[in-house]
Amino acid sequence: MSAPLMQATGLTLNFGRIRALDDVGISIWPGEVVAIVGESGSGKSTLLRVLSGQAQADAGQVLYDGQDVGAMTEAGRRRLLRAEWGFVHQNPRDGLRMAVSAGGNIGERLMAQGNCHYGNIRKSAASWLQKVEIEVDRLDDLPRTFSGGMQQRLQIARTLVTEPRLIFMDEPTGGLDVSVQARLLDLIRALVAELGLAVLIVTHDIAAARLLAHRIVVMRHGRVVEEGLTDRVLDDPQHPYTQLLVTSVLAA
Ligand SMILES: Nc1ncnc2c1ncn2[C@@H]1O[C@H](COP(=O)(O)OP(=O)(O)OP(=O)(O)O)[C@@H](O)[C@H]1O
Repeated sequence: MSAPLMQATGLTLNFGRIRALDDVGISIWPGEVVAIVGESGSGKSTLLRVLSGQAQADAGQVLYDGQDVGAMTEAGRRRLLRAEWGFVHQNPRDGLRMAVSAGGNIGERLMAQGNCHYGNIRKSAASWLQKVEIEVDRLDDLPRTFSGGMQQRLQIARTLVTEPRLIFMDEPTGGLDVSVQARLLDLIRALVAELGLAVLIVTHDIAAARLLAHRIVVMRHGRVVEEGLTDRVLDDPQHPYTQLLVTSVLAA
């Protein structure tokens, strides 16, 4: 593969006096998992929002498949979000429709893509529930009757059912019990490998980054301070901030 799937350069975004992004460059290749790590307030979520077209940078450019996302029409960006990209939010409520059944949550993404055969949509929804380890007899239940971990797995099913090429994940295991987190990480790892997805994942959790990511990007104060292959960054960190991040995790 000769070109990145997504490539951003010079991204800068200010919120009043706060410089949330400061000349950030990042790229992701097809099938690659890239983790964005860094302390709270370092700009990780803002970067994800800008890359996925949910926020506009003051300066810089995002190219997706060679196309300038900033220069696209609103309809073009919506098409990308519907057909090529997926977004998994930290809080499943932000990614699910809570008043719609589990099967409906999965099925409506297929319908938005033009699928209209009810039987096939229901079959796909059932098969995706199984993939994310939710009993198929919960197909007609509302997400609010699910546990936090189940809601997150349902959000993942809803996101992946349309087979997007690039998934943005913002702290997908945040707010869950440690044992639930471990199971969810395993599930994400298996699905990502099976489907060959490109994933940009924001996480506080260095262990999660080690488990999932091919490459790590370390952010601090809105800047990328270090990036490289996961084992290299975690086993031989070069920047003093990454060294601190890695040693504080080891000491915890
Ligand atoms: N809508 C907004 N209005 C004003 N300031 C904002 C807004 N969104 C983010 N910021 C500020 O931009 C900076 C980066 O925030 P961001 O949420 O991207 O950090 P983060 O690394 O994702 O943090 P966390 O890990 O706590 O979610 C912070 O100083 C934050 O207060």
